[in-house]
Amino acid sequence: MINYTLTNDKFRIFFLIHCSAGNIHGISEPEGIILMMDKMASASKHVRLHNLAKKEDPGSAPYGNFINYYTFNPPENRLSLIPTTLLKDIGCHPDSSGTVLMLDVGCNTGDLSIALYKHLFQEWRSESNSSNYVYLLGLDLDQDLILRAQDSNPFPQKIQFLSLDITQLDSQAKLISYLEKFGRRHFHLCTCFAVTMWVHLNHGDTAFFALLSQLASLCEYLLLEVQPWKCYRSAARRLRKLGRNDFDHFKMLAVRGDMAAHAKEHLEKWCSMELAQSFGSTSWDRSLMLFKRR
Ligand SMILES: C[S@@+](CC[C@H](N)C(=O)[O-])C[C@H]1O[C@@H](n2cnc3c(N)ncnc32)[C@H](O)[C@@H]1O
Repeated sequence: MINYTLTNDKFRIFFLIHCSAGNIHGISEPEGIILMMDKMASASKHVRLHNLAKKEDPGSAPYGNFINYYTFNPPENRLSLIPTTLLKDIGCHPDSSGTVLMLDVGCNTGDLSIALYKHLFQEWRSESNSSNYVYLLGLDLDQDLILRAQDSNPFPQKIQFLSLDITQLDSQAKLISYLEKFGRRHFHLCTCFAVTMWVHLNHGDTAFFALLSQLASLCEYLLLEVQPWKCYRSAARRLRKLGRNDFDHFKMLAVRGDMAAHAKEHLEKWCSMELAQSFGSTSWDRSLMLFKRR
């Protein structure tokens, strides 16, 4: 009996090999072990490639609805750039502003939404005995991701996850009816991390700008992470490698190049918003911009 431990960068696999001379395809012990190890290494590689394909294959996640998104882009990558004082900085004080409402568009399995909620709430609540609270609504078009977000939601009284496609006509009405329950017309803060490219690739230039206009109409402050143009090219390249057609709109997109600049220009020119602060760029070279209603 031989105990082998194979290690790779992500996980460890413990193999217990029961091996005795002649019981592996009639091969002598050392050869049998080598054969088994080859098979196991190849199986492990296959599992990794399969997982990688699922994670990075835009064919299986054509809307960026990756099932393991947070294993390759953990919340910390964005949180480290966002000040914990953000809610106070945008004028939401627990003693004066009442209930605070946040919206996270394209929340995937909710990991970043929940981490952001904790990141901001603790500081917001410090030094106050007020009974006011922060509520967060996360939405995503992928129902399976939303079910997972709901299952692992640690604050179901305060955080809600909803399956909703933001590009659909009825989405605005649904969000307004959520706001009305709190007697409000706007969310205090709307976040939209790494979603614009997927809407743009799947629905075109008009939808890219419509998304920005819609977000602006829903909130007082908008925290936006726009994917740069090089991400579009990689997403399209990966799709082609799989032998599939390009995204419906990729080749026809007239809006290309500096995507953060396009978003900023649209929000400032057409949506009565202005850039309030830039929080810098993530390790994936994506800038985090905070816009404010003028
Ligand atoms: C790359 S993930 C980003 C997840 C999360 N915002 C983050 O940055 O950690 C993009 C997410 O946007 C969602 N999404 C794409 N298009 C959407 C739409 N039209 N309406 C709602 N969600 C959408 C996808 O399902 C996916 O979960």
